[in-house]
Amino acid sequence: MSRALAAPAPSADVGDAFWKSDPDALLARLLSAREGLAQTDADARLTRNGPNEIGETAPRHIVVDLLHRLANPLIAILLVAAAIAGATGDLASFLIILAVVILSTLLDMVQEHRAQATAAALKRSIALHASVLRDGHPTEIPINAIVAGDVVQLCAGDLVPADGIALAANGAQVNEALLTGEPYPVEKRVGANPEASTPAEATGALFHGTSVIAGTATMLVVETSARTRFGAIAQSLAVAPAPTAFERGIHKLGMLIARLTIFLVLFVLLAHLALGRPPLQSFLFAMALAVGLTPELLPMIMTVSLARGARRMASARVVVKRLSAIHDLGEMDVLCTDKTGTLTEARITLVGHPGIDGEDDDRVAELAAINARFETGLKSPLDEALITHMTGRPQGDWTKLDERPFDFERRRVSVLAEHQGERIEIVKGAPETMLALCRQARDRSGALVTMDEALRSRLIALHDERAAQGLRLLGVAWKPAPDQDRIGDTDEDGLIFAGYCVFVDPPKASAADAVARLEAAGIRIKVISGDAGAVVEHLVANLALPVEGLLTGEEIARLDDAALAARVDSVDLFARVTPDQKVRVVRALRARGHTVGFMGDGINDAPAIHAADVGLSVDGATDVAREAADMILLAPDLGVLADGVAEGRRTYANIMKYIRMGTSSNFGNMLTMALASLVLPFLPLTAVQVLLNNLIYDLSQIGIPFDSADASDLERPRGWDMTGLVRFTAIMGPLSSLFDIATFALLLEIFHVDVATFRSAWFIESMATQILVVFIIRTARPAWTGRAHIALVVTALGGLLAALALPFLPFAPLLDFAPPSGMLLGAIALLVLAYLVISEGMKRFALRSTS
Ligand SMILES: Nc1ncnc2c1ncn2[C@@H]1O[C@H](COP(=O)(O)OP(=O)(O)OP(=O)(O)O)[C@@H](O)[C@H]1O
Ligand SMILES: [Mg+2]
Repeated sequence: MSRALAAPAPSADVGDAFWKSDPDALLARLLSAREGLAQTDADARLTRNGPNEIGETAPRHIVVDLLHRLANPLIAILLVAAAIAGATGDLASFLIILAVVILSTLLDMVQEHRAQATAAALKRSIALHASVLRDGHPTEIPINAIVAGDVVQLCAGDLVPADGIALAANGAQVNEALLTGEPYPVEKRVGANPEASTPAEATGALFHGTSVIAGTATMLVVETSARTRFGAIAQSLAVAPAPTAFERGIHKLGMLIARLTIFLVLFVLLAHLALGRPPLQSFLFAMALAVGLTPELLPMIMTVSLARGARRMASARVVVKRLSAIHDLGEMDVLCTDKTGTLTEARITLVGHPGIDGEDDDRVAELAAINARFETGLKSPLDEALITHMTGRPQGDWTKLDERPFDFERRRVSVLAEHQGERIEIVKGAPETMLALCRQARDRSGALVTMDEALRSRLIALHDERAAQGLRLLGVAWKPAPDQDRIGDTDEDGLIFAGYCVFVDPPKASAADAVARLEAAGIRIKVISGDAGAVVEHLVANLALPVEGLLTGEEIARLDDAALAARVDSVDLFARVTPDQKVRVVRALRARGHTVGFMGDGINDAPAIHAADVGLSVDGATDVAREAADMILLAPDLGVLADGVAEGRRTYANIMKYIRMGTSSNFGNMLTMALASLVLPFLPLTAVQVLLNNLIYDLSQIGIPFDSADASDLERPRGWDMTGLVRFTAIMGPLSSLFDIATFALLLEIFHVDVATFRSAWFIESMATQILVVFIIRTARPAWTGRAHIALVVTALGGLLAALALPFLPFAPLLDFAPPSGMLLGAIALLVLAYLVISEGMKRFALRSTS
């Protein structure tokens, strides 16, 4: 076969406005066929043209990464300092500064690499798949294995995985908003568009990044990866997700610290110069201070904490796609969820098919099942229930002529079918819409009666009675269509009502418990469903969900955004809402200041999932929903989410621990240094000692992400709390300064030590207080009641030991250290102990949260 020979590289002449050519010409040009590619051919093309991926920026080359890190201003300062030290013959300083740079850079690189590897592995575990014809058979392959020439089968809910043209299409409606900005779905039809100059006009083409929201299509892939239209846009934008409230807080804090640092460093530098100290030493000291005052490990601690959080959440069966969503999850105080599959089993069975007299009528089920069987768009569990019901029963041999697929605005499906020369159109859908379309009804004898007001209200009463029992209903209608072979736009009018199909979807046994856990965690649950109000109300009553109020889609349509925002707080149930209204509800809640999660699985949920702070979906959901989500629950169970929330808050608590530690010890150090510069006749520490201090402190903190969190931290949503942080710093910072000053006094007034011993003693004191206080402030409860994670214990005590040992090591004189006496060490130990005891007492005020 010719296509096995040489496949062309996807080239501009094929890719440029490819929709101008007709399908057969493109098939020929791509050396493909309607039955798709041979597997061996596809493999060869994949090797030649690379995987179908966009924006998956290959990991930076290690050298590039290294250079990138060295360009960091802090590191640059250090390197300059090292150069100056080297040039002036201060070999010890030169080596130490270099060691600090290398060590902290390596630490960063290794940790971050591991974090990225975790994130990538998690993402791979939930990669999207597509159905592609290979060797003539439909095969599920990961989207990144798709090549030009592949024939892909698409149905409602799928993302279009590459650029191409339609070889077949049935009611295929595609949302191209991402590409064209056009919010309404466009219909795709087979055929070349020689006139079309933009993708928006190309009705025969399908584009990567758009989504099928109704119907089905078969697509010939013309372009993959970055060569797609979307790829071109995505690469030029390289969109990073918008920062979360937490990240914005961190950024603000960083700026604040940076400003304070510059101020302090200048102050210290000028003070020393004014006092006539050697300029070079003063400069190096000031530089070292700048380095010491920067929480340079913060980005690394954040990534590592988040990656670790993500890994633990994965074992709790929540896959995190966007790491920073973990913050949002911890902060989430409102969870919106759809109904089917989350609160119910989604194991739907048909339990009745009453005709207009309320008694079961087999013809109703038959009509509905024909409709369900021929429906090719979005197969809902309702359709499956109908088909299951009919298996083993005579169904007649019907042939399908046309279909008008389901969409969430019409809420119905129409099928045109023929049986022994009789053509009819069968429509099933949401009861109220169906009743509105019917002019007549069919009674048990087969006679047609007019749909008058009396009959209509009888039918509505019949519906309400079943819905109030929590049963879901679909209306079924039909009409003869003798000469039609297509369903036109107006053909759904003037139908004959046949009856209802009644389904049961039992509430999920585990849901009540999971919901209770989430409510206990301070998360308000709101149910947003496309189903009828009565059904939703019955379900939440069944689950004993503490919800109030009900707003229907019709009512929402009458409210403007402000009016909706005024209502959303007091309403927990939303019924018969359209996909757009789901988005409006989410936006309204966010406008009210809530951090909103949205959980759903359908095409109709995807926009709302996207609009929420935390978009949640489940593993079996449609592609668009999974793509829009930030996190995927591997089990469709809210209990899993409750575990995830706890994990998110724990991650948050640990990051806060590091930040609190950092800001308070930094602020304390600033105060001390400023003071010492003024009163001491010499530098309290040499530049090298400041850097060593900083390095050891950093190393001692690496264990924090592993630590556990207080139960009180997990109890309710927590967000970035600047006020709380400022208060903590304002209390704990000066406290540590106070003890620094006490140490100064002790050293100078009581022990009358020389400069080298002074520095050694102060080095040890400052290290011990900075490091050990983590055991006090890691918990708001009494420090001795909980146990820190072993990793934290090891790193912290390891750091302390290193600091203690330094002045006693043989090369100590090189670092300007001299070993302090036993007496002196004892006195320092007492001071440190006193500091820890007082910190323990003060933390009650410092850690009280304001939120
Ligand atoms: N296959 C179908 N054929 C006909 N009508 C359907 C079909 N699927 C859904 N409908 C109608 O559309 C309505 C909305 O769809 P659906 O219940 O899936 O929305 P939803 O918002 O996802 O609801 P849920 O909260 O239960 O997940 C249904 O209540 C039903 O009346
Ligand atoms: Mg749904």
